Amino acid sequence: MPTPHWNAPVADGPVDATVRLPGSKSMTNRALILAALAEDPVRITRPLHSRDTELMAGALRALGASIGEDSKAVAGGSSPQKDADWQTVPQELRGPARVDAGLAGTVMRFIPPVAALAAGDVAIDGDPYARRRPMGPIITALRALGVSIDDGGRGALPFTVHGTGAVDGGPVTIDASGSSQLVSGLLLAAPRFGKGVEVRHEGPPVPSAPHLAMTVRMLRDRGVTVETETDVWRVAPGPVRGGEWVIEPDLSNAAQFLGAALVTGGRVTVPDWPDDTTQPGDALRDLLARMGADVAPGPDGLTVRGSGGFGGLDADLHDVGELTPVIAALAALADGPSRLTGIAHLRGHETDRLAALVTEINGLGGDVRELPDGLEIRPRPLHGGVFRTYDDHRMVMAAAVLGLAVPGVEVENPGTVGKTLPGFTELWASMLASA
Ligand SMILES: O=C(O)C1=C[C@@H](OP(=O)(O)O)[C@@H](O)[C@H](O)C1
Ligand SMILES: C=C(OP(=O)(O)O)C(=O)O
Repeated sequence: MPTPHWNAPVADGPVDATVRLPGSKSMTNRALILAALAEDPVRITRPLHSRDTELMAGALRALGASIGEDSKAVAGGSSPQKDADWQTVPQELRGPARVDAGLAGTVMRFIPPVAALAAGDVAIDGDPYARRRPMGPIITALRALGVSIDDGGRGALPFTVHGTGAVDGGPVTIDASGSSQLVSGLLLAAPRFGKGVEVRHEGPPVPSAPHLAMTVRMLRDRGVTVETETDVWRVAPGPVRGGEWVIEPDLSNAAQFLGAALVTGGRVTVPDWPDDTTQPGDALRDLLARMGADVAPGPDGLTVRGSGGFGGLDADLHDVGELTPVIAALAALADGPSRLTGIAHLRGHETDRLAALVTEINGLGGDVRELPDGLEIRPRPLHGGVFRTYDDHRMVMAAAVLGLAVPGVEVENPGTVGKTLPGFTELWASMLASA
């Protein structure tokens, strides 16, 4: 259900704020999958509660997983986000079931291999645009691993996995150039396949290397043997241990807040920034420094300071594509031109992000040009207007950044930001109250 437009607030002066962020979507959804496959109970501490993670929990519950909420963990009531822990106990997976993947890449790519481990039919569908996101390679790969899938010949959602309760597994070749999640999905369920899996990628480079590293690290953390070499991942069959996951703050969702320090010449600190992380958002330290920010890790978290003006950026964002919308918004406000490359795969994200960013930033008077694999951005004075968001949470975040400096940015359907950050507009307002 679309929400009324949101007038993105202009910053009255330099922000000076500490912004505590909810948990990582990518870690939460991996932890939920591994919890559903674990041989022991699991507690997921400080998970993200958002549309994508609630859809993942819902999908696993539909398959028989027992996922409870520990409401004792809800802290103080001061946070606009829900922050209950999740607890699971081992359960047999079973169909028949219907799964709504929404627009969540993690749900549509991580659930089908798990569905194949459930006895019974599992029908999977999602939002209208979900039917256009790349799924063909994982359908083909699962079939090669012995899974029966009826996709009506579409190679896309919706489709039905005819689960038998067991998957042979073994070697498989896949073209994962469209999304790293096609590989992560196979790896996460593979400890429960009879022969595990050996996934070999063949095709143009796989994006999002940090997310693949996250998959490997989280599997190993649960006692699963994983070997990797260039474009090859091997997961041995074996038990998935239970225990506790403590979810890190979502560093990709830090982008717009840290960016606000740059735009307003202020200071933003994000507490609990991990020292050692596989999250792609950690690249913000380097990217924002290259645009002229002063970036300082410290005991209070990561602090970014801006000095007023800031420069453009020439960067290959292939590994950290999900940062693009906010980086593009910053680039549109910078003192010099930017070139963002390596991100052709963003055409298969929540929307065609390259087209969406060109259309919407140019609609405010900007000068953004689409490249075969990215964007060229030449800053120009911008004016207000309606900024469409295409059911893409990161388009809301990008619009908020533009609105800091441009009066009259009216964001269409801001509620779509709840895909990964419900309560965003409240958090944004409290950061701006410090200006
Ligand atoms: O595995 C994950 O959690 C993700 C992988 C990336 O997908 P792509 O490789 O499709 O870009 C990223 O953009 C997405 O937001 C989350
Ligand atoms: C690409 C993204 O999401 P998804 O997990 O749906 O692919 C994203 O969050 O930027």
